[in-house]
Amino acid sequence: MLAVDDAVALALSMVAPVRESEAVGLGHAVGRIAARTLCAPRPMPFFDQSAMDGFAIRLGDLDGEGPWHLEVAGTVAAGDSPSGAALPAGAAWRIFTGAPVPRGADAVVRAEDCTDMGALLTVRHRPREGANIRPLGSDIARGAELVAGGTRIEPRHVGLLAANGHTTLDVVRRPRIGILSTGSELLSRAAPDGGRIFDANRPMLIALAERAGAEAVDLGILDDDRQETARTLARHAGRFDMLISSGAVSVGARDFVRAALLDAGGRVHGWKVALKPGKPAMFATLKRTAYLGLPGNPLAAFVGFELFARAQIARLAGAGGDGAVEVRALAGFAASRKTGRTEFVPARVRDRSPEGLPVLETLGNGSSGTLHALCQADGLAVIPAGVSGIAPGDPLGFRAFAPSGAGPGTGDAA
Ligand SMILES: Nc1nc2c(c(=O)[nH]1)N[C@H]1C(S)=C(S)[C@@H](COP(=O)(O)OP(=O)(O)OC[C@H]3O[C@@H](n4cnc5c(N)ncnc54)[C@H](O)[C@@H]3O)O[C@H]1N2
Ligand code: MOO
Repeated sequence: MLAVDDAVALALSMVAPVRESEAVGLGHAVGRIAARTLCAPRPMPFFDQSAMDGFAIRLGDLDGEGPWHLEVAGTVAAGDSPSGAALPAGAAWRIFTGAPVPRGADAVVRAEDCTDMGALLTVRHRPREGANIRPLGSDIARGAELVAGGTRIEPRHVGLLAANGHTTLDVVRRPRIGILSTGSELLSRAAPDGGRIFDANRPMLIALAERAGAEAVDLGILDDDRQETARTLARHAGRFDMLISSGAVSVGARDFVRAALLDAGGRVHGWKVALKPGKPAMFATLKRTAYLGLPGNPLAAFVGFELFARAQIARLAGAGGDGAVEVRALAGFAASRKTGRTEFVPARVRDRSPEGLPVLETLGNGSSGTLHALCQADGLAVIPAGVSGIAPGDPLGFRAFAPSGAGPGTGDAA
């Protein structure tokens, strides 16, 4: 059996970054991966800019001890041209936040720090040189890097790029992922009868793949038929960057995926991981398309996607990382377990330890056949393979779920 880390490395070795890119408008860029580095076409701010509402003055006009009286000779507002008239000697200009500082002025005094008598102004304290002025280029020099190639674009990047005059950007083509279910027991529409069940994995895996930034294509359900499975896999390979199936990867007489993949001319690079749930995961290639065979049990399919497919999609898309974050947490429970497999268990944050670490309680009955506990959970507790007993206060890993639309690193595709 492969150790989890080795299985992730193997899964990553099956995929190479997509080369094609496409230009998208900034409004459609969130969740996409920048295909190349974007630089500032001009310095920011574009001109010496006032940071406050007040008065632009020349420090050389403040002779001796204050207070000083200056004539208000003009007004400059945000949007006025920076190439306007110069500040006359002995005078001040009324200025608003964001306005270009008139030539000759070397400080802006805040309105609150002056007495404004309309045509005349009293300045009570001498400001320092450059006070309340954002000099041209002081935030970003011309040509400075704004967003590095490989960055997953978030709304904050959209704001920075828009502020610098970018309206479109080149992003990596979304990885195309074909998603299949296997199993003659699966129904996609009709009500369950006898031993048949609804297909949970295909809709879930499509949703996971889309949220990870892929273009997921629904390839339907395969019956438990080795020849038909081989024909279908051969037909789809080459048309996708990756195929993901669930079910039929275990050792049962009807678990045809491995045999069908070999019949179709594919290569199996690894099978079975020291992972609970998700042990029978299979890593393969078929006509240069990566193939990830996830187990049929829905919780095992979910965990397998999170560990392997998320990393593979990030690599295909040219992203720096898959956004998965594992933090330190503490057990809020006691348990004994069999060693040998790294375990991912749906868990809820019960409270916080005095140091601020999440204290976890696990949910569910340990079955990988249900998603119910997963949907009550705040994330997955991670129990290392070698741990045989857990006592309250023992360290655990925790992968919190990032809700769609909340927080960094959700990877939401716009
Ligand atoms: N003799 C052994 N049996 C099993 C082993 C083993 O090592 N030896 N491993 C178990 C583990 S662990 C898992 S996980 C499952 C995985 O088996 P398969 O990947 O071959 O999955 P199936 O047998 O096709 O299905 C398992 C289970 O999941 C249901 N299923 C399948 N697809 C879907 C779907 N799209 N939506 C909802 N539910 C689905 C299926 O009906 C089965 O109940 O094998 C154990 N057995
Ligand atoms: O992968 Mo299976 O679900 O470990 O139980």
